[in-house]
Amino acid sequence: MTLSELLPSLGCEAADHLEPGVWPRSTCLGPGGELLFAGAPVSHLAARFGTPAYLLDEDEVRQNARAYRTALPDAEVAYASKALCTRAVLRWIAEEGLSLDTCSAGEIAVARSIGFPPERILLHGNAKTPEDLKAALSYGVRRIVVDSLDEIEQLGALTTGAQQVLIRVTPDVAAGTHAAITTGTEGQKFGFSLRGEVRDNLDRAVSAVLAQPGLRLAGLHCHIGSQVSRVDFYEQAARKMVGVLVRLRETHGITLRELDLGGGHAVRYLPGDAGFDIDGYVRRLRVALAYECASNGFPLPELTIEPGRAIVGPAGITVYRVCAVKRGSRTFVAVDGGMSDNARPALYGAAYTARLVGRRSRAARRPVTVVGRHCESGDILADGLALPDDVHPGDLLAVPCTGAYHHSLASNYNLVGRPPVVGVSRGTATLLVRRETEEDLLKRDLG
Ligand SMILES: Cc1ncc(COP(=O)(O)O)c(C=O)c1O
Ligand SMILES: N[C@@H](CCCC[NH3+])C(=O)O
Repeated sequence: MTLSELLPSLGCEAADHLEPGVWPRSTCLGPGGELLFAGAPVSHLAARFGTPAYLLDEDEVRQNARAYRTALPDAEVAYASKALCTRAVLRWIAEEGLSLDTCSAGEIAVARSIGFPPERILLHGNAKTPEDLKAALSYGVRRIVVDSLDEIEQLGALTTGAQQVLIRVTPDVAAGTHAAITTGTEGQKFGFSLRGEVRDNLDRAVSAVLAQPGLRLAGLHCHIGSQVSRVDFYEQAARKMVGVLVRLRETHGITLRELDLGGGHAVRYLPGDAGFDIDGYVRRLRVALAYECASNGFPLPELTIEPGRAIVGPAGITVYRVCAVKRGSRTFVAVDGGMSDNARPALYGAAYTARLVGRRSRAARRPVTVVGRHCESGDILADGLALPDDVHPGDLLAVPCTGAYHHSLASNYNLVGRPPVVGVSRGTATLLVRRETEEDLLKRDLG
C-alpha cells in the first residue's frame, strides 16, 4: 500500500502540510496536530520511550539503500556506518545487499556481532590503531584503505596473506561544503598527495604497498567531503582519479581495477536546501568515467561509492519536550536535549527546522530560538523558527533529518545520558538502542 492510500485510514491530512523535502516520507499530520511517523503517533512514541528520543523509519532507510542499488546496479554501494552504527541498521543494510564502510574496531565489532559479511566490508581511517587493523584482519575485512606510509608499514608487518588494500588519494577537489567536512583538498589530513615533492605522496605509497609481500593493491579511493550537493565536484574527482590510474599504469606498470569515489551526498535539513540528485550524479559519473577511460585505453574500473548521511539522515527525527519558555528581547524555547544529542549546529553552524507536535494551536506564530539544556550559550538547535505563541512547558517538538551524525556524534556533556534510538515500521516501534541511564554513567567512573 502506498502512503497516499494509507493516509486516509490513519486519519491523516495531506503530507504537504509539512515543510517539503525535509520530513521523512512517511510523516504526515494526523488529527489534532498529531504527527504520524511511519504510521505511529509521535506523542505516543514520546510517552512510551521518553524524550529526547531519536526515531528512525526502517522502511525509509531500506528504500534509500535500495535507491542507490537501483541507480547503480553494477557498482558496490558501501553504507558509511559512521553516520549511524547500530546492529539493527547494519542488519537492514546487509539485507538490502549493500556493503559497509567502517572506520574503527568498534564499528567492525558491531558489524561482526550481526555477521555482516566481511568480504563486503572496508576499513578507513587516517590514524588506524593496531587494534583497528587487527580487528579488520581477524574478521577478514576484504579491503583496508591505507592513508599513510606508516600505516602501510604497520599493516604489512601484521599480514601474512594477501590483504587487499586501496590507497586513499587527495584529489585536490574542493567540495563546496563546510571546511570541517571538506576532505579532498591539499592541506587537510586525509589521503596521499598527488604532489611529488611531499613525503607521503601517492607514488611513494604505491611503491610501499607493492614492496609489502602481505599486501595486494586493488585500487584507489577518494572522498571529497560530506554534505556535498553539487554533482560536478564528483565528476571532477572521477576524471582526476582516472587520470591517476592511467599515470600509475605508465609509472608503475600496474593496471588497478577498483575505484572508490567515497560518499558525501547532501540531504535537505531546511526546505530551501539543495539536496542531491542521485540520477544526475550517476549519469555524469558514467559519462566522465567512460570518456576518460576510453580516451586513455584504460579498462572501466569497478566502482564503489560510500553514502552514509543520504541513507539514514532523512529517515530520522528527534522528539524533544519543552522545559521552559523565556520571553525577553528574544524568545527562547528550551528543550530537554541539545548539543549532546545534536552537535551539528555547534560544529558546523548547521541549521534545522522544528515543529510543535501532539496538539494544534491557533495562536499567532512568532520567531523563537530553540535552545538545549547544556551550559553553553551556543547550544542552539534552531534559530528564527516560527512557533505558536502559546508554546509552553510540556509541549513536544520534533526536528527532522536527524538520522545521520546525531546518535553517532552524541556525547555525555553535562553527564546527560544519550537518547534511545527507536525504529518504527508500519506503526510498530522497536527500541534499537536504549537510553543511557545515570547508572550507566556512574558505572564507568571508578572513583
Ligand atoms: C571515507 C568516507 N567515506 C564515506 C563517508 C560518508 O559520508 P556521508 O555520510 O556524507 O555520505 C565519509 C564521511 O564523510 C568518509 O570519511
Ligand atoms: N559529522 C559530519 C559529517 C562527517 C562525515 C565523516 N567524514 C556531519 O555531521 O555533517
